Amino acid sequence: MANSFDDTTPAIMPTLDLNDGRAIPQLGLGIYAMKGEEGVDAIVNAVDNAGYRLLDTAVNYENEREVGEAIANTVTPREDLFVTSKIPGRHHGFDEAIASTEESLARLGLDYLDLHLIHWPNPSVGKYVDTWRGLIELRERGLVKSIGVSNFTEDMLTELFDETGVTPAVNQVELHPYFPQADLIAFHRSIGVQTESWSPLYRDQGLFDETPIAEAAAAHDVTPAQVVLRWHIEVGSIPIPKSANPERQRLNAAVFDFALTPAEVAAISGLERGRMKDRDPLTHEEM
Ligand SMILES: NC(=O)C1=CN([C@@H]2O[C@H](COP(=O)(O)OP(=O)(O)OC[C@H]3O[C@@H](n4cnc5c(N)ncnc54)[C@H](OP(=O)(O)O)[C@@H]3O)[C@@H](O)[C@H]2O)C=CC1
Ligand SMILES: O=C(O)C(=O)[C@@H](O)[C@H](O)C(=O)CO
Repeated sequence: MANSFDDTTPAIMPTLDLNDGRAIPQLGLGIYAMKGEEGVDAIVNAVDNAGYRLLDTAVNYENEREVGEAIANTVTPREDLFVTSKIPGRHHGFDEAIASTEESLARLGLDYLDLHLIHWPNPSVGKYVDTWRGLIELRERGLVKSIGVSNFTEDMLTELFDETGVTPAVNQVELHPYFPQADLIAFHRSIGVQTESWSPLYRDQGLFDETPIAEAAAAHDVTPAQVVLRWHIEVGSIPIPKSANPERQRLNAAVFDFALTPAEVAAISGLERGRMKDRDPLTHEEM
């Protein structure tokens, strides 16, 4: 595989504590839409040359095989990686969650997942608590080390705890400067849940041109994407930017040697205007 970064040092990835005693890397690689041999090479590059340790896939990304092939191809030991997948809506239910996870592990060629999430709550289906019980069972069996959810509301998180006594380690939600979700982050912190940000770069759809981001980029001599990713770190969330481009992968991960001022963070959070598209988990459902 071509390696354009032999002369650079991969980022050293800091970690945050989870409520189950484990640690999670503070930034990860989103793997949505990375497929085929190109996808494998991009993931290998991210791990071996850019320093990514957290890999974020899902059954619905239809690339767990590619992720497994990349893990097998990296020189980085499997135990240094933090592999996340997600249970799709069509696999909700206790037995279904267990079968779904066994299939994910088979596709990935792994003995265990570091983190497994319920991808969407799909409230009209009414099975996310049963699915959560399945994840608790999977953790007891050792097939999954940490368990969490994605796109859950405060009420849904509270319901999971009330019904099972187990709080998710992570809630992965849409979060970026246009949709900072400050109240949800504060709630997560109050109950010991780590926040992960999906679409942390707003899919490069205009965010980088915003004045507070451009000004901070100039002030710190970094790229606008690095400012946005550092903003996620400052507000206490774990961004999982997707990039298949080696140069962008490397720069996106290199956000741990500068800090934004409180005024810069506030100005960027002030860009708030709402979700990217209609992805309200009370109404948006994915199977
Ligand atoms: N739980 C959930 O419901 C959801 C989870 N996710 C997860 O979150 C991850 C990230 O979110 P995603 O929706 O992919 O969007 P991102 O905000 O990560 O943006 C990805 C896009 O931005 C481009 N990009 C990346 N870095 C840069 C840069 N430095 N400068 C300019 N453009 C850049 C990428 O192109 P290129 O590859 O060419 O660099 C790609 O087109 C997903 O991959 C997935 O793992 C996403 C949506 C929902
Ligand atoms: O990427 C994910 O994890 C999703 O849930 C996607 O379906 C996402 O919602 C999307 O925007 C797909 O276009």
